[in-house]
Amino acid sequence: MTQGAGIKLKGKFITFEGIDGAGKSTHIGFVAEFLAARGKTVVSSREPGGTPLGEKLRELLLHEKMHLETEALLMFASRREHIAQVIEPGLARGDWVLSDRFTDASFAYQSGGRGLERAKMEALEAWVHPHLQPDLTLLFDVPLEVARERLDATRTLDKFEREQAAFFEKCRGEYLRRAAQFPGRFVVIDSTQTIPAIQAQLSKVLEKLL
Ligand SMILES: Nc1ncnc2c1ncn2[C@@H]1O[C@H](COP(=O)(O)OP(=O)(O)O)[C@@H](O)[C@H]1O
Ligand SMILES: Cc1cn([C@H]2C[C@H](O)[C@@H](COP(=O)(O)OP(=O)(O)O)O2)c(=O)[nH]c1=O
Repeated sequence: MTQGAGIKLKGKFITFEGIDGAGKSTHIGFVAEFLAARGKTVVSSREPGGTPLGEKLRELLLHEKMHLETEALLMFASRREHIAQVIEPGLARGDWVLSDRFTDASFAYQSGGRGLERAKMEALEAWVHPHLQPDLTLLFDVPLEVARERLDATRTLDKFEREQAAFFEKCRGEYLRRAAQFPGRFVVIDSTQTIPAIQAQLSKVLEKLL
């Protein structure tokens, strides 16, 4: 169960992960509606971002070149604020907090993709949220050619989305490694399925958590 430092957090924390174009954003709305229809109060948020300061950090992170360690630290700075202002207060009230990305994304992108030592990431995680982990992490998994086709069809690419295929292979590999390491909280969704098929799978997963 999700625990704060000494306080019981009554709500549930669900994170959405996957390489860019895997379909996370598409499914967050569905999950929010599914839970609201069952009487839950839902807070939907995202990282980097989710707070006024976090959104300013997001702008920098997505558009400015910076040292890899600066990037990792700013991701966690945004996260620290997000936990303090949105995630823990929401969970303490008994809300269901949905976050489009959380710490698994830092492992996938800054460690897997860019090569920052995993031990540094683990140190940041232990510092910033020693007592908080998602109750459920939905990993939307697709081969990167599929993700790329979906992105190219829809939007102008940011700093991360302009990376080369090898970068996303490494991110995807790190996500799958994390899923194997923490099978209790991860559910891997094959995102090459149709949107309705994915929604049917999500409904079953969520029913178990209610
Ligand atoms: N299962 C799917 N099948 C076909 N297209 C999809 C599927 N999931 C998402 N898409 C489309 O792919 C694009 C990227 O999806 P999005 O949810 O924005 O990805 P992410 O948030 O993971 O970057 C969108 O245009 C979306 O409509
Ligand atoms: C939370 C997080 C995101 N990111 C990256 C992944 C994404 O490319 C980018 C923004 O994430 P996201 O909001 O998923 O972008 P979009 O809505 O455009 O799909 O930030 C990291 O590199 N590390 C992190 O810790």
